[in-house]
Amino acid sequence: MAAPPGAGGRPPLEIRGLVKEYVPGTPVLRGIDLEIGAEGITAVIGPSGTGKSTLLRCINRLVEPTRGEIRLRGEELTRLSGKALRLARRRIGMVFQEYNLVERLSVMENLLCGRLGYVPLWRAWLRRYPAEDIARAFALLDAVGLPDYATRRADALSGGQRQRVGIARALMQRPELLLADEPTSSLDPKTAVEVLELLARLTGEAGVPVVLNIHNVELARRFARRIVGMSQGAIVFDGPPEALETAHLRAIYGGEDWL
Ligand SMILES: Nc1ncnc2c1ncn2[C@@H]1O[C@H](COP(=O)(O)OP(=O)(O)OP(=O)(O)O)[C@@H](O)[C@H]1O
Repeated sequence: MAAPPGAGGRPPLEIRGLVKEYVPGTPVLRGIDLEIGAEGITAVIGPSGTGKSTLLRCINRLVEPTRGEIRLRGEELTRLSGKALRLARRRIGMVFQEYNLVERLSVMENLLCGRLGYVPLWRAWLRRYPAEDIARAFALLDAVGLPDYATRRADALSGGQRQRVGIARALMQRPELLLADEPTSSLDPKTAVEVLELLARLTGEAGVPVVLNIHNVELARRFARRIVGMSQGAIVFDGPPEALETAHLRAIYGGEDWL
């Protein structure tokens, strides 16, 4: 599916021939080609173990790709290391299934962690963040519906509240791209919808494209403008939700007795 280009004419994300082998000779990703355009949610669906998380983690180099190219607005990420990699990483926000908040810290401190990499380490240690970061954190807490939670400890929050903080933290760094790995799998169905509505609205307003790994096909249809279906480490469907038919679901998940 053609991806509209981002600012500067380059799509925010271009992946070419991405291969990942955790065990040499056994590829988990088998040559992924994918472009992510400037806006909207792209949902990646596929059975357990098909490589969805590996794909997301290769993008921000939490997992080392074995071969292939990954470009963020034209900058090749796979060859970066040290400071250049840290600089590139902070351009990519990440929202996790298990939230990954620092449990013993306050909500505000968790949000300000989203600015680590921007704020000099000594200021972070002394907890002396710039006033504009603090103002932005309050504005984001408001935006995610938690205006009175700044001083609460993360471990006192519900799952839905934690994920709201996770989204605010990811947006704190003003990312050019947001990766969300099963952000609603640990939530009840109603909270999952609310969290995805929030994710869609805030990233839409900020103009940040999202790659969303999600098991729930109905939620993928509802919130994504594009669906990428993976099977055994390869892309077997790529199109708008309206184009995803039963035959595609069979190709993605295999079998048919569950349909
Ligand atoms: N660190 C690792 N070392 C070795 N193998 C791994 C590692 N991480 C993942 N794998 C393997 O890679 C394959 C793809 O895993 P991955 O987590 O990317 O799939 P997934 O599609 O995200 O699955 P799920 O939907 O269950 O999260 C699996 O066979 C998994 O066992």
